[in-house]
Amino acid sequence: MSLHQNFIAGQWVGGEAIDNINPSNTNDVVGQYARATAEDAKNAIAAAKAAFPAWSRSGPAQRHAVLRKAADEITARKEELGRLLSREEGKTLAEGIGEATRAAQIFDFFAGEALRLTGEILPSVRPGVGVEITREAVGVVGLITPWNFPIAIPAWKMAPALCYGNTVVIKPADLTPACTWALVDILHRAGLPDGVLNLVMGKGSVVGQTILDSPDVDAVSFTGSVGTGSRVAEASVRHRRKFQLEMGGKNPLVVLDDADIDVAVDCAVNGAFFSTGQRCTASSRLIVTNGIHDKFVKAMIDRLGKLTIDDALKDGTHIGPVVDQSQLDQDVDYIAIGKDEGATLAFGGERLNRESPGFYLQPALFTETTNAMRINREEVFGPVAGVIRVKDYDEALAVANDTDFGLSAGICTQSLKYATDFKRNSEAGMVMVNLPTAGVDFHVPFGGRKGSSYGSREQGRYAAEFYTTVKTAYQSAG
Ligand SMILES: NC(=O)C1=CN([C@@H]2O[C@H](COP(=O)(O)OP(=O)(O)OC[C@H]3O[C@@H](n4cnc5c(N)ncnc54)[C@H](OP(=O)(O)O)[C@@H]3O)[C@@H](O)[C@H]2O)C=CC1
Ligand SMILES: O=C(O)CCC(=O)C(=O)O
Repeated sequence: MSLHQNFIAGQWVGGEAIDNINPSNTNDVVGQYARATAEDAKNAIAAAKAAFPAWSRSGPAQRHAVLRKAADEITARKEELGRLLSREEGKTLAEGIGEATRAAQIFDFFAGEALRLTGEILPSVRPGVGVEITREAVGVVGLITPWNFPIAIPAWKMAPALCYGNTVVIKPADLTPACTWALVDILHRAGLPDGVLNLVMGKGSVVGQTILDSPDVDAVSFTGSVGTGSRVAEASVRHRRKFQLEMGGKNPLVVLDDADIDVAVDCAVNGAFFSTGQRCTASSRLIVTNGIHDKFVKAMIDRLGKLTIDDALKDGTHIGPVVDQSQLDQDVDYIAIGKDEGATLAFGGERLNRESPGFYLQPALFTETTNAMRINREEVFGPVAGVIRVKDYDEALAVANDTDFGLSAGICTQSLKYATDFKRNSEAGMVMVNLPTAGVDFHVPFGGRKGSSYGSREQGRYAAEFYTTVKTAYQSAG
């Protein structure tokens, strides 16, 4: 089996070979990937620093051409890349191909943005003086990404970073390096100059920490856990660098008495359990008003009973495995915690055996939960959701907002009044009406409030805020 190497200063560089294991079938090795050392990470940062002056001055046409070519290749290979993704992460093949398609769309979008760089010209308050406001690249950016969206998240960080003229050191999650490796290979062949994009795979505690500790990294964009996000923040403040954090969620889906029951169940099943619940936008709190509560729970149990949990690559699978043993242990622990707290396990929560050895878990639906329970306050990051019974819309909104997080929030209702009020008063960065809390567009801002996010938004035109720095230039006519 050939070794997928790190990519530093335009060269493929070896390292300790690590097996990338398929969570649907632990006998299946997806490939061998080289674990970088701290020294490799330092070399990658030095290469990115050396490449910055030329790349930051490269024209829009060059950046457009590279990003456009990458988008075309990802589109042409979306089935293959989607399969690779599903094999290394465990989301279903449809979800994997969907995510690969999304990565192509992101590169396509930022290829266009490279041609749309703008500034402003203003008259100064002083006669005879002009003012120009422009955006410039920030410098070397460190991108630290998680395992749950192994192609979309690296894409939505790399594409804007490169589009606006930054050079990049990317460290994907140790569990899922294959998709980022494929993207880096594609971008390299699409014509990026040496050193502009560097890949260092390996452990966060070694490679990620080296990025955080380097004075030569000018900005860090991170997606992952709250704990690691705090480390990124502390190190970045120490180095007075820009940083951006996307962390957890405890996203509410409110279901009101007047909701269309089929829409509500679709939203809840998709939002809570698809992608094995491993989404920071997952609806883990289902807040349901009294009048529809029992009907909703019955319909949920009925629907969950019809779902197939199996190998991510098999036809007909609705939910693939959990990503690895340690995440499975965390999910199972939280299911035990929910029971201990007095919640009723209305469906699932059992470990499942399938033809191939994998980390299979039945979706778990708790009822009779309170918003104070740990299962409703802490991010489980698995196929586990709790139903919270409330008396009316006002209580539903209060419970929805009573959380340390604020990424995504949804409501199912046919009432324009309540939908409008929820959009206005929900303390979340993204609000969904009659749609799942998870599953977002690629061309509009993504991010949250409170403990979920820090810094400016990712994606769409709003990404420019993070990946550029503003310059105000004054010039006298004299
Ligand atoms: N908001 C989200 O999208 C995500 C949230 N999570 C939450 O986090 C929990 C744990 O998942 P986990 O993957 O361990 O999350 P982490 O926050 O540990 O991982 C995210 C990324 O940060 C890296 N990292 C870890 N330690 C450091 C460090 N000291 N310095 C720099 N980078 C570091 C990881 O490296 P590596 O893992 O390769 O060692 C990975 O690339 C999940 O159960 C879930 O609750 C997880 C993933 C995504
Ligand atoms: O819901 C989505 O489409 C994106 C979610 C996400 O980025 C995440 O869970 O990390």
